Amino acid sequence: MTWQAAVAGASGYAGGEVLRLLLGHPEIEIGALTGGGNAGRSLGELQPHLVPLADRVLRDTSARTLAGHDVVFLALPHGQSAAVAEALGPDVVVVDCGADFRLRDPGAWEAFYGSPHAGTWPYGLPELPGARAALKGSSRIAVPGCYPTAVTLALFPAFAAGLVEPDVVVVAASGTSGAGRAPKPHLLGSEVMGAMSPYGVGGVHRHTPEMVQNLTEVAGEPVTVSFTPTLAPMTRGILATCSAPARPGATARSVRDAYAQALEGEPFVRLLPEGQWPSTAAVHGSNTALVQVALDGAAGRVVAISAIDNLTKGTAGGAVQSLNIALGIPEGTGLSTIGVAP
Ligand SMILES: NC(=O)C1=CN([C@@H]2O[C@H](COP(=O)(O)OP(=O)(O)OC[C@H]3O[C@@H](n4cnc5c(N)ncnc54)[C@H](OP(=O)(O)O)[C@@H]3O)[C@@H](O)[C@H]2O)C=CC1
Ligand SMILES: CC(=O)N[C@@H](CCC(=O)OP(=O)(O)O)C(=O)O
Repeated sequence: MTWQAAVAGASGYAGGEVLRLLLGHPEIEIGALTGGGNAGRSLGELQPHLVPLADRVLRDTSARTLAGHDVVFLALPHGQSAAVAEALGPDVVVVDCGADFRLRDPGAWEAFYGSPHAGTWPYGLPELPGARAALKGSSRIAVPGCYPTAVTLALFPAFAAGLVEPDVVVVAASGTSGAGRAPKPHLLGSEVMGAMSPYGVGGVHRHTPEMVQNLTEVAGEPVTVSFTPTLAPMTRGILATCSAPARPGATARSVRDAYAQALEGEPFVRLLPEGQWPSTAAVHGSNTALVQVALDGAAGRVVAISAIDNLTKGTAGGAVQSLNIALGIPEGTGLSTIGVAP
């Protein structure tokens, strides 16, 4: 069976990556491509790497242009998905790469996004306990944020096994594509090249409540997360360094065994052999998350590190993986674990 999919936000980074993956997906046919101010321009001008789609013309984003598709991917700025999704019937599978439907707590949404909460959809991180069952057959999917994907995959095994206290510290570096394509002064080449810079410090980054939500659910008790994002001079990639106090009785062996057990059989999460550490270079363009963990005995902390490509596993790859589950087709269809290196 073939499904026809439209992509709203096709001129952006997330939309472009969705299209790169859909071009290799044997069961999806690419339908309407829409944008905002760039509507009317050809995709070849805006996304020259998507050669088979070069002659396609971007249409405006409206209920009319998105009508008649089996699947609609929304890769629009935060807060824009809800109105578009409302016009799409319950029979259309809507995959939102934005944040609008990720959070369950309306208070947390309003505090971090400053607008009324639109609702909550099944969360597209299949590796979380119970997530695959919620996604199966669903016609609505909320794709996680890129940092929450990296952090949740690094830490959920420790919480699932009760090995750590609910008091997490995360410092994560992201490539500049995480900030989207719209011009911003702090993303000028001369600001980014040769520099690493923190931003969103002090618990104000909007991905904090999403990490709290995920880890609290796995832990079964409230988890706090002190999250510091940094911008790194690379286009793609997130390296998340996460730690939490070890609970009494946790040993290097019990930590390792818990991770091996939680991640066993996961097609897109690889626990590295002992002594090997994740690198963003190894996941460039792939849907893989690389994870490693250690017990820092002197400091009494479990330290877990993950690397993902923010646009692949962190957005479009996670979106396609979750869509495959929703449609009932093999989870890895159209997705690769193979990176581009060096
Ligand atoms: N970049 C990343 O790593 C990640 C991004 N996401 C999410 O994906 C979504 C898109 O992000 P990203 O691709 O980075 O952003 P970009 O700025 O690169 O792209 C935004 C897209 O939305 C379109 N758009 C903007 N305003 C409007 C409008 N008023 N009406 C219709 N279309 C509009 C743009 O069209 P035009 O070009 O015509 O203006 C463009 O296609 C965001 O919600 C983001 O949170 C999620 C995870 C990671
Ligand atoms: C480097 C950079 O700026 N990254 C973005 C996160 C991008 C992302 O995944 O988040 P959303 O899907 O929630 O937009 C940021 O920190 O805002």
